[in-house]
Order: sequence, then structure tokens, then C-alpha cells
Amino acid sequence: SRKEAAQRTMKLHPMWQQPIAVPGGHCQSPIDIVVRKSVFDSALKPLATDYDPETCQQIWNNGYSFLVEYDDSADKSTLKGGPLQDQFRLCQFHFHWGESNAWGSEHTVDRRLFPAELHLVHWNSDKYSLFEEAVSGDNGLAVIGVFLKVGKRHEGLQKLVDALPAIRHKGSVVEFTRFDPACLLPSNTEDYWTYHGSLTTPPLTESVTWIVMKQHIEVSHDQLAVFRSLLFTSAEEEVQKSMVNNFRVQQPLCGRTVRSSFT
Ligand SMILES: COc1ccc(C[C@H]2SC(=S)NC2=O)c(OC)c1
Ligand SMILES: [Zn+2]
Repeated sequence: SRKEAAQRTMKLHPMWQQPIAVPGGHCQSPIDIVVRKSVFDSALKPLATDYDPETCQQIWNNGYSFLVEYDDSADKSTLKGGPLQDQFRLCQFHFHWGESNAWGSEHTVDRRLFPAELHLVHWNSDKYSLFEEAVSGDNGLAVIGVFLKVGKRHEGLQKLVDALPAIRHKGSVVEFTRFDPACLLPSNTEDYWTYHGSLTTPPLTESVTWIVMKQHIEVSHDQLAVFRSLLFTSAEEEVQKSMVNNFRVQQPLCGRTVRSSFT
């Protein structure tokens, strides 16, 4: 069960051994999205992403996940629309996954677990001039969450999967260019849930407008297996630990409303 997985997670890697005490954290993420309790809001617009593949710079293993980083020094890869009033800049995307296909996502829908979840991280460039400022600022970040399901091979993901063996260890970085993250979005970008939440790793700041897509994308079993070949540990460490179950346990809703852009 998820509880057992969470307990295994607590044992498995150092990140979670000392749960961070977030002062008065009543807007923490991830959460379970209870569909019948979400509130339809007709004012919610379709997502407007405008990503420039030329801003893609590198892919690296930070010891928690692997992330693809974008040049966010100008408004070149942007996110607008959806629940957002401002323009947000893409700075990175990364994933969370399990040791098996039975779990791995951070959010759930009516308690349904997915084998993995993609996070596309954007910061509010109308309000802030640096990502670091936006991380702990009001209305600072917008994260798009996309669920992954095991099925047919995802052609767009393969370029990324092929780069992973080069960054097996924590701290390894390789150049990664001309990747259009729009290929990782589902075909339907009109239907999503949105709520106010937080980063799911320290500093756990509550600066995130979450946009969780209703439609999942499909990746193959083999593609997901390559995610699991990554390591939490650096090349120097004598005991190597597989990078799996890098998700946070779910957090209380604390009276927050989850809105839906669809009925
Ligand atoms: C210092 O600022 C940080 C630190 C960590 C992450 C990654 C976390 S937060 C998330 S959502 N999923 C994750 O794994 C950030 O992402 C915005 C920002
Ligand atoms: Zn994440």
C-alpha cells in the first residue's frame, strides 16, 4: 500500500528521515484530488505554453531526481493562461517515480496512484527577477503535474531516456539541447485541477500554484525501467542506492478547495 511504500521510503533514503517542520504549513503538497469535491470554475482558461527548445541547456542528477534545465534569463519559454494571471518562465522539469509500476506519483486522483509524475516548474517573471526569489515569494511558482501511465512507448521521451545512463550518479551533468517539453504534455491541455500548494521537497515553501492535468501520458515499461537505473548516490560512495520512490507522502488539504477547469 501507499503507507507501506511511504514507510519504505522513510527507511530508504536520507531526504525523508527528518520530516521538515514547516512553520504553520497548511498549504502543503502533494495531495489526493477528490474528484467529486473539486469545484468547477468556468473562468479557468486552457493552458497557454510557449516553449522554445533552444533554451534547453542540460540534464543532471541532483541526488533526488533528474532534471532538465532551461535558460530562464529571458521570457523565451513561458506559461500563461490556465488559472494564472501573470506570465511564468519555465526553469526546469523533473519526475517522481516508484520502484514498481504500482506507485510513484506524488498526487493521486481519488486515491489512484500512477507509476510516475512529471513536474514542469515555472516562476512568475512579472513579479520576480530570479527563480530563487520566486521560490519563497507569494504567487511565485506554477508547477504543471502530468501523470505517467505504463503503455506504449513515448517517442518524445526517448531522447531524454537515452541521456540517463550518462548521469547515473548524483552530481553528474551532461549537455542536453533542443528538447521541446511540450511533447510531454497530454493532447488535452484544457482539463486540469488547480490548487494552492507547496514545493514537495525542502524548502517546502507554499509558493506554488499547482496545475495537475486530468489526462495522463503513456510511456513504456522499458522507458520507466531506465528511470529506476539512476542512483541516489554519487560515484564515490561505496554503497549505491537505486533512485526510486522519490515522492513525498501526501499532505492534509486543510480546507483548501481544488478547482477543476472541466465538469
Ligand atoms: C530551492 O528550490 C527548489 C528545491 C527543490 C525543487 C524540486 C522539488 S519541488 C517540486 S514541485 N518537486 C520537487 O522535486 C524545486 O522545484 C521547484 C525548487
Ligand atoms: Zn517534483
